[in-house]
Amino acid sequence: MSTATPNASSDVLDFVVHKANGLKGLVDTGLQSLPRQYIQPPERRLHASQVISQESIPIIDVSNWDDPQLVESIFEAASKWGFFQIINHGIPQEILDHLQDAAHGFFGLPNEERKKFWKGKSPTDTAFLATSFTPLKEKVLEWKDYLSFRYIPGDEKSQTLWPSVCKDPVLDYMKRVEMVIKKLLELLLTKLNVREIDKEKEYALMGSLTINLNYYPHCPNPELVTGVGCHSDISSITVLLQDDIGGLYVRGIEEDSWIHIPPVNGALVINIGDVLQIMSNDQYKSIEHRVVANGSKNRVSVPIFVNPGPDALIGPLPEVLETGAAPRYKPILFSDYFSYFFSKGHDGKNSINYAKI
Ligand SMILES: CC(C)(COP(=O)(O)OP(=O)(O)OC[C@H]1O[C@@H](n2cnc3c(N)ncnc32)[C@H](O)[C@@H]1OP(=O)(O)O)[C@@H](O)C(=O)NCCC(=O)NCCSC(=O)/C=C/c1ccc(O)cc1
Ligand SMILES: O=C(O)CCC(=O)C(=O)O
Ligand SMILES: [Fe+2]
Repeated sequence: MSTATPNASSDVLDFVVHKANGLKGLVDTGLQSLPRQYIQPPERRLHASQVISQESIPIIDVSNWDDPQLVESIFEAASKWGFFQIINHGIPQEILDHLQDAAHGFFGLPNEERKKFWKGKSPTDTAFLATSFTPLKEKVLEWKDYLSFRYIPGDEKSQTLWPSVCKDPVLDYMKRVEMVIKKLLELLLTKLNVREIDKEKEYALMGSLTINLNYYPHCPNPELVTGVGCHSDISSITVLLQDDIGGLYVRGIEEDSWIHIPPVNGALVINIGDVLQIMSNDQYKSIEHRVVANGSKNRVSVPIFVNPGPDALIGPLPEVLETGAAPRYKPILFSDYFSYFFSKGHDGKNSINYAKI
């Protein structure tokens, strides 16, 4: 039998976070109205008038990685929008479908099974279940739970205690997507005058890979909450698989405008993170994005945060500064930047100021 339903609104944080029930556990109590902990102030809600439907981010066919036009398309998209979708990347649809099924499978487990993996109690340090973003520091909670994996290629031992309902689909996907990540980084770095990604650069670009299974339960009042608040990712790049529900918005060029990223079957959404904006000295843009909750459906998405290793020193690349451009960022240790990002709630594009000169 699961834990009792929270009856006073002050019990919500205790029920969701400390008692490890997560948002899914709360929704499963048969929630009729929204607890105040989830109600965003009006300025943090997305209003229909802010959404621009004439604009869209590029969809890029990557079936031929050697096509000279491809590097140009990716360069343009990463410089202008910071976001693009890729199609014909070679990862079979079946692998993507199994991954999404695995996310639904895990969050469909009985509460007692799920909570064994709760952050701080999980039997493995490479997989944990969590909620919102920084629930003990945020003013208002985000309408989201997630299961996070640290993926260490080839290290099967670290994966033995992963939840059996999603272990194989996650590993099958990671094995296939690694090549796509490398190709994308190669092309992005080529246009920054980097001829070869040596071991040091590889560590700074992709020394640590995190894959999250995000779960956004249906919400009784979706317009009052946020699935994920406005933020830019701190990664070098993020590779995101979304399902067919929609709800991901990216900041547009015009003042306070937002553009929907429509689900495209089989596509992966790629976005530039702060680390690549810093390394490229602002050539590439790490653009803010947010997720809106859904009134009737449970949405899943699967981001891979391609992060530097913790000891990597991140700053504008020497190859970028060869032209005589002044560096706009000082070198920072990635682990310091990571801790700073997680020391507060999502706050738009403010994190990158931490590294600005
Ligand atoms: C160094 C951190 C960031 C902070 O440490 P701390 O300040 O000492 O706080 P604690 O982590 O010890 O948390 C205090 C308590 O709150 C709990 N807690 C604390 N966050 C939670 C929680 N999200 N749920 C559920 N209980 C929690 C935590 O379990 C603990 O509970 P307890 O031991 O019972 O007191 C630490 O939490 C940490 O390493 N977190 C890892 C975060 C992580 O790897 N996330 C996976 C993604 S990594 C990434 O690259 C990008 C992420 C990202 C993600 C979302 C985006 O939109 C964009 C980007
Ligand atoms: O769920 C999504 O579509 C995006 C999630 C996201 O931005 C993140 O986890 O950083
Ligand atoms: Fe994000």
